[in-house]
Formats: sequence, structure tokens, C-alpha cells
Amino acid sequence: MKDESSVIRPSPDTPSSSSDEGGPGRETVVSDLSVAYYSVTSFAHPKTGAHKLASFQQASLLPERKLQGLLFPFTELEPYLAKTATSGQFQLFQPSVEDIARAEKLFSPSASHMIDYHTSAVRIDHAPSLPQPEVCFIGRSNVGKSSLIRALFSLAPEVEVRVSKTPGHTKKMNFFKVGKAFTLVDMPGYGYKAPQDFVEMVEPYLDTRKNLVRTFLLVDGNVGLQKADMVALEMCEEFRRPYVVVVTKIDKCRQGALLSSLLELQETLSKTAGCFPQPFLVSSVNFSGIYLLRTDFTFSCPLRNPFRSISTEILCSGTSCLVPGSDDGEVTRKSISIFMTVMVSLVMFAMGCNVEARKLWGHIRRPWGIAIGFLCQFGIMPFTAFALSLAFNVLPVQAIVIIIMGCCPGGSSSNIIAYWLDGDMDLSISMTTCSSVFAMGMMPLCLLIYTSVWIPADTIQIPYRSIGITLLSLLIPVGLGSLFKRNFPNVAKKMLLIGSILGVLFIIAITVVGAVQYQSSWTVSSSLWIIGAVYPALGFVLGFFMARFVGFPWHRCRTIALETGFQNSQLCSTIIQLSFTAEQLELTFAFPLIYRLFQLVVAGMFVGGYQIYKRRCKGSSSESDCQDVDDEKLPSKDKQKYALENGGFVCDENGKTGVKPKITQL
Ligand SMILES: Nc1nc2c(ncn2[C@@H]2O[C@H](COP(=O)(O)OP(=O)(O)OP(=O)(O)O)[C@@H](O)[C@H]2O)c(=O)[nH]1
Ligand SMILES: [Mg+2]
Repeated sequence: MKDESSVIRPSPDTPSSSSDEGGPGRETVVSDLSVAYYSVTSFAHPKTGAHKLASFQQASLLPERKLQGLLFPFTELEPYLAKTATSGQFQLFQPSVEDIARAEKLFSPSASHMIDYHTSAVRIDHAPSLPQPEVCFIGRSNVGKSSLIRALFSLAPEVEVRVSKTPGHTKKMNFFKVGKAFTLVDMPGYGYKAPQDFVEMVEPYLDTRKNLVRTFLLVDGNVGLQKADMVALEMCEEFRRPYVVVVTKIDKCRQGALLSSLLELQETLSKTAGCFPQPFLVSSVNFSGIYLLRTDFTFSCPLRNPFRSISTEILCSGTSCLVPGSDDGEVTRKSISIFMTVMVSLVMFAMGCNVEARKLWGHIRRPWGIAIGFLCQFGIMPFTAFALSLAFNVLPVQAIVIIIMGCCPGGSSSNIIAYWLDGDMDLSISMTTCSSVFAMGMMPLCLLIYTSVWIPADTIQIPYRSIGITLLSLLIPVGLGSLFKRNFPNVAKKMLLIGSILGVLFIIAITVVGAVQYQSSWTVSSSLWIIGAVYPALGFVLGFFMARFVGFPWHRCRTIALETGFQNSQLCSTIIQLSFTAEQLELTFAFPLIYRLFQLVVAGMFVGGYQIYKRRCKGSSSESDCQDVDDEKLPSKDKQKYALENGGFVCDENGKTGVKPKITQL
């Protein structure tokens, strides 16, 4: 545990006692927090009975400082943290005020969105089978589970959630339906006066409930994590359920005590795998943190795959949500997806116009290039990812995403760029193909080696189907292109030229569209940005030197460099969407996008540099390139031409570029 005296700034307000828990029955509000003087009674709406701060609209009328404290309770504690201590972990989830306001819709009842008690169950087999995602609240008896649910539902005061001063009041699992969006389950408490059948009731629920998407584990802010809480925490870890820790009754806490328990808590959470690293601070009395927690629901209810949100309109149309804005309806998304597939196929068809089956087969028969590529792809890249994650000390979930990126096979973009770098197109395509095939076995292996420090091996879902589709969408058009070239060499040459230009435009377009579509997720830690910028460049450089080290000619070194640095970032995005919760996505979703952006920027710089070099030193690069295009028994004249310049552009005597007429012989 950290030495708290070193992280809590001495303050006259910081009390020496660590707890003032009143125990059952005591409800006096003893708080230093500036918002603490709002009490339930003084703010109850005279007609509806709803708390006056139930609605964010009302709360937003408060003075700015008070409002900040209500929305983000940690801001009240921040000044008391020593300068050396980091507060970032407590402020990972920072939705915009607009998102907070929007989240309220989810908790506002209407004729089409009823919020109501549904049923109770004492055993898992009595639990209703409901299709909606489910969230549950667990914690010690009297920690404030039912009160928190009541506060969340305060916009629907007619919903009866029973609260009591007496511990062990809630005896059953109580199910509340929130429209068609989700079901919320109030659990009996564990520990003091827990129901006798607590274990038989709750354990199987947490273990087997299929639609359980989030568990909120409540911890009393006055006393921090207790032994019983540790057991619950370990249970969540064991069942591999995503969970969030909520610190309750913060209105009763003094800042010193609260900070101490928070720091201790943070220390524990940093060692967990399934817990969201940020604890949420709440008070069901003065509504601190309630709006933030409501907003978390809009992120956590579409959960496993936020791109398949329950109702984009209600839940996730905000700018800081991962779900694309409401304009991007299902139809638009499908159209974009079909358009992209057609475009990729066309471009790969054009690239295939530069491929000869004989040479491709040659690379597979004598797979030296592929072997080096394999070493770079599944040796250098995952290790570099691991090393970078450790060096930058990123969060475990971010480290896992960086490693997933490192374990991904190369994408088809590398083939397009290889063309512009006068790489060996046959090698490029055979490497992309082989790395996609090898990825089926190597990805799980590398992930097991490098991520098992943080998470159990089977947490990450590898979309074998997507890899298969990528393979097909590469091989079929390339095969057709190659056939086309054999029969219509002249037209194939033109196709290649058009395809190579279209390909570049296409890569730029999808990078820009991705960047704009998911603009909300760009706000991630600076270390992810630095890693995203450095990592592809490192991949290119290490791949290049590795290939050069074993004596490959320059054009193949360029090809292997590209295949190493270029990763199938789309595949990485798919994997993390399948494997991570919405909050984890918030922290990590940007990484594949950042990587994609920088791999393009770095590759663009290489292409630019290479093209300038080629023009300026006409002949010299090609001459040096052509030393060893010899592993196939081609006539020596063809050898030089074949792999050195992919035919679209060559220098004339004046250093100008144009379509090379002789290429048509290929
Ligand atoms: N001051 C303060 N008191 C709270 C807060 N939340 C709950 N309480 C009080 O704590 C007591 C227990 O609250 P409940 O919501 O019934 O607790 P529970 O976790 O559901 O308890 P069980 O159902 O017995 O497991 C009640 O007297 C509440 O008024 C809070 O945020 N601040
Ligand atoms: Mg209760």
C-alpha cells in the first residue's frame, strides 16, 4: 500500500480520524463537501415527491463550483492530494455536460419507456428470464444499495425501492425494469445480517446470469474495503464479470478518511483484471456523483458491443460516446461497409494485375522472405508492444490493446504502399496471405505469452471469421487480377496504374472517415498517442534492418519493413469491441485509429522520400535494388525489371515519371 501521508496534502480540514461511520440508524450528514448541506427533505418536490436535484436540469442551476462537485465529486478531493500523487485514475470517465444531460432520458419515465419494479426472486431459478441487459448492485448490508437505486430512479419517484436503517433489510433479488433498455437488480447485502441463503442466491446469479453485463460493487466510503468486500471482489474476478466499484455515503465522509480509503482502494483495483479502474463516488442523499453514474449506464448498457446499442437515440447519441452519431444509421453504415468491400476488392484486383502466380508460388516454395516476415510479424512486433507498454507504464487494459495490435497480421494497405515503394509485390502479397493464415494460431499464442500477466488467456476473443474474410477478400481479387494480367497484359497495366492511385486515396479516405466518425474517442492519454506514433515507425525500421541483416536486397527489405509495420488495425478494433466492455473501450478504442493514422503518415513519408530519391538518383536505386532478384529462374533482363519497379511509374532520362512502356512485356 502507498504511504498515505505522502499522497495526501496536509490540510487543516483533513481530520485525523479515519472513520465516522454512524452504523445502522445514524443518518446525520457530517461532511466537509461543499454540496453536503442539501438534504433529502429540504429538497423534496412538494407535488411529485421527487428530490429537487433528481433532475440534472435543476442541478445545473447551481453555482458552477457546486455543480462541479455534484457532477464530479472527486474534484472536491483533488486539492488535498499531494502534488506528487496522480489523480488521473479517478478521472478516467469524464463525459461532457451534454452527455450527462442526455443520459437523464434513460432514467426519465414515459409512456413508451416505463420504469418499474418487475419481480423478486430468492433463487436463481426463480429469476425472470428477460432479454434486456442486466446490471446488479452488490455490497455489504446497509452500504446503501437500495438508496442508490432509489436515487438513480428519483425521476420516477413512484417506483418503490425500500430503504431501511436496519442492515439486512433487502432479503431478495429485486428486479426493476428500465423500459426496454435494461434491468436493474437490487441484491441483498452480505456480511452482517445477510440472508441465510445469500451465497446460494447471489453466487450462482453472478456466475451464470447470461445477460448480466455489469456488476456495481458498493463500498462504504467511511470504512473503505472490508474483508467481506474483498471476498466479493475476488468473486467478481473469478467469474470474470465486468464490474465497477462505487464508493457510497460520501456526504458522511471527511475528506481525509475518504482520500485514504480511495487510495487504498485504487491500489487494490490496479491489481484486478475485470474492474473498471476508476471508482465512482456517490451520495444518495445529496446526489453527488449520481448524474455521472447515470451517464455510465448509457455507456455500459450497450456493453459488450457498443456498436450494437439498444437504442442509439436514447442511449448514445452524444459526442463522447463510441457509438457513431445518429446520422450514421444502420442503412448508412451498411452502405459504407458494402462500398468499402467493393473498393478494397477493386484495388486488390488492380494490385493482382502486378502479380504472377509463378513468382507467388516461388515465395511459398522457398519461403525465406515469408520466414523473416513471420519473425518480424509475430516476434518483433508483439515484443515491441510489450516493451512499449511497460516503458510507458500504461493501464493494463491499454497494454492489452497495444499487444493485440502488435499481434495482428498485416493488412492489404501494405500491398498498396509496397507498390509505391517499388517493393516485391509477390512477396508482399504472399506475406500478407501467410501472416493472416499464421495469425489464426500465432495470435492466441502471442496473446497468451504477453497478456497473461494481466488477464486470463481466454478473455480476448479472436474473430477467426473476420480473419478468414480478410483472407478471402485479399486472395480472390488478387487471383482474378493475376489471371486478368495473363490474358490482357496491356489493360492490366492501366488497371494497375488506376488501382494504385485509387488505393492510396482509399487508404487516406478510410483513415480520415475513421478519425471523424469516432472523433469522440480521440481523447486518450498522451502515452497512447506517443506509442501510436512511435510503434509503427519502430515496426518499419526493425523489419527493414532485420531483412537487411539477413542479406535481402533493398526492395525486399522495403517490402518486409512495410509488412512488419503495417498492421490490420481494423481487425484490432474488431477484437477489442468483442472482448472489452464499453468503459474499457473508452480507454482504448482510439489506439487502433491512432496506429492506423501514424502507420499511414510514416509510410507516406517513406514513399515521399523514396520517390524523391528515385527521381534525383535515377538509376542508382534501381541498380542497387536489382542485385539479387534471382531466386526465380527468370531471364536476367526480366529479373531486373520485375520486382524493382512495379511498373506504374519509372524515371525517364530527365527524371520525369510516366508509364513504362516495356512493362507491358511482363
Ligand atoms: N448519509 C447517507 N446515508 C445513506 C446513503 N445511502 C444510504 N444511506 C443510509 O444507509 C442506510 C442503509 O441504506 P440501504 O439503501 O437500505 O442499504 P442497503 O445496502 O440496501 O442495505 P441492505 O438492504 O440491508 O443490504 C439507510 O439508513 C440509508 O438512509 C448516503 O449516500 N448518505
Ligand atoms: Mg437494500
